[in-house]
Amino acid sequence: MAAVDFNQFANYLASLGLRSPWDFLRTILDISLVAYIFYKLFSLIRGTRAVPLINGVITLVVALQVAEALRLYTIQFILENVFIAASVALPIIFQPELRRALEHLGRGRLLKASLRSDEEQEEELQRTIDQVVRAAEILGRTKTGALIVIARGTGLNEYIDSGIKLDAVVSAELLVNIFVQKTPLHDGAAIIQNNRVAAAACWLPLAESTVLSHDLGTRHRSGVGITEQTDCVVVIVSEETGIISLAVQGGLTRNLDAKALREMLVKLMDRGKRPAGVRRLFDWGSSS
Ligand SMILES: Nc1ncnc2c1ncn2[C@@H]1O[C@H](COP(=O)(O)OP(=O)(O)OP(=O)(O)O)[C@@H](O)[C@H]1O
Repeated sequence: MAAVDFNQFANYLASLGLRSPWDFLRTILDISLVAYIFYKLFSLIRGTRAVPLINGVITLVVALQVAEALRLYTIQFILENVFIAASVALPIIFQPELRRALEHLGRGRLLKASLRSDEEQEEELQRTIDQVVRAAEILGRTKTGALIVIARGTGLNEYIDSGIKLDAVVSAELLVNIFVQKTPLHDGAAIIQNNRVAAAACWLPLAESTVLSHDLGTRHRSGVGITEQTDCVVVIVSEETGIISLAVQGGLTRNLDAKALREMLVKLMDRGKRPAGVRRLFDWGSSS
């Protein structure tokens, strides 16, 4: 019976063009590698300006297929030419993203990320949260306006590029120092990515939400704005009142004390994590 089943299975594989177990393994390996490469590419572009452009390209391809099926020759002619122009323009528009992707490959970040243990990453995350909470407490007490963005799954390289690069260890002292009035880095946001202060004085998109209170100015609106476009969390300290707020997914929680802020950050940063083994394998995409 088992032999019959095996023969049936072998016949089925042969009908798929797989003549030996090695063919079968090779196909699995092939598909896994393609899936992995696509995952990495999507991780790299998630949350960047590439996403709306790719949506545009997909719309163009669908429109072209529809025009072809309905034999709308003029529309087809126009779309085909737009397509040719786009395929020349896209590598130019995406030059920074392409360069970054190749740099990642060249520096072997993939291997480096895989070698770091989950425990080390967990410790680093806890340390980052501790330092951010301590900084927010000091900044609130001294009524120093601050905007601290913490990346989760989505890479924030596009926003990091708008500021001054730091790539520094996260410490409350550094964060407090960044936002001291009239210093070169105080204007804009500090961005923490992969448990490093990646940059300061970064420019963020303003919130599109109309439900935000009218008495909130641009610091709070830009803090909420980036959470509408990516999955990051943002700690905002008001210069006017010293109030600490936390923005996530386009919403804003105000009047937080250190304990409440820590609890929210622990919960949110934990939710932003992928399962342990998967996280190690795939950390390459969101590294700076
Ligand atoms: N798009 C932006 N990206 C990053 N930072 C911004 C942006 N717009 C404004 N800021 C920061 O916010 C500061 C202005 O804050 P503003 O007083 O308008 O906001 P607010 O929400 O009322 O905050 P506060 O309660 O601290 O006064 C700017 O000096 C700058 O540091």
